[in-house]
Amino acid sequence: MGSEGEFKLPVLDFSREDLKPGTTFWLSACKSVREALEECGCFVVLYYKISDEVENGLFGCLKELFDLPAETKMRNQYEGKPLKGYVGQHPQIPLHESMGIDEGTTPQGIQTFATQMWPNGNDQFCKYVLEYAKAAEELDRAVARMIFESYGLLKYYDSYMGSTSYLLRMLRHTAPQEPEPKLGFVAHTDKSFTTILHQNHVNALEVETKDGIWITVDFSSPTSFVVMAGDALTAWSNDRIKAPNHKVVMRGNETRYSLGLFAFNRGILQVPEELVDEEYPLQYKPFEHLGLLNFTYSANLKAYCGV
Ligand SMILES: O=C(O)CCC(=O)C(=O)O
Ligand SMILES: [Fe+2]
Repeated sequence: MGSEGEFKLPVLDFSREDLKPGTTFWLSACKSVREALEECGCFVVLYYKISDEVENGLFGCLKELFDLPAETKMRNQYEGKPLKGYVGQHPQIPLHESMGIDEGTTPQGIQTFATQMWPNGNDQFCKYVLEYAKAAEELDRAVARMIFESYGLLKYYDSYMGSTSYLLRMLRHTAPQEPEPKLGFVAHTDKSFTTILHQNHVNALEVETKDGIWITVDFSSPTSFVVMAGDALTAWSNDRIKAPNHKVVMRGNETRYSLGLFAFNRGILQVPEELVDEEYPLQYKPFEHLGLLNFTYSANLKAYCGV
């Protein structure tokens, strides 16, 4: 059960300022990002980059997408790549459906996906999804830079970003239509470095705190996003930042649409030597990030690349 009131995720306000490295605002934001991630593994961020037109267009297009026949949606497949294709009609989580776009922040990636769904293309879909994905990518890049900078490790940022690619997942959770809350998506940690989440007005995301308390995250406003650490960031940070357990629990009678932008590194990630000391002895060997994606579900990060 999600709890109300007492426990809330940190909320960082990035909406009033242009995110420019070096400004006073930027420096204080670096500190807040690190504190929030070390404390909770995620935070809510206010970010005004998406216009009402794009927001409404985007969720309209997601409805149109998920309203397609199941056999059409099943065309969303990426050979040999797990977690990217269509998921739906799963007996354990019947409310859940999702689809993925590889290279989901590029016009080509989105176009390829759209022509699989609509043989004649869908310009509206491509336009709104691209505008959304670009804004979310910009937010992710800024946050990643803040993370590196907050540990004094900016020198590694360019090489990290140079081999980062983005997977965009679009999700629909239908309403349970019954008084009891119902599981929409099972508890897990993300395998990404960082994840940016956005949703329509229906709250359902629950995050587990360090103390084992599940809190419902309110990011129902069009300007709210969730920034979440994934397992790769846990490893890179040598366990300073813990990827939080989270799940989707549906209540009420409204359909929820959400989007996750997952940052993956195509190369090898390793704990920077600066993050190894007496308090934090080395926990992870260098690892291929995409390998972690193939490896997990049944096993965990420590089993994949623990020292
Ligand atoms: O829909 C959400 O808010 C979260 C989805 C999620 O956790 C995931 O796709 O990994
Ligand atoms: Fe997740």
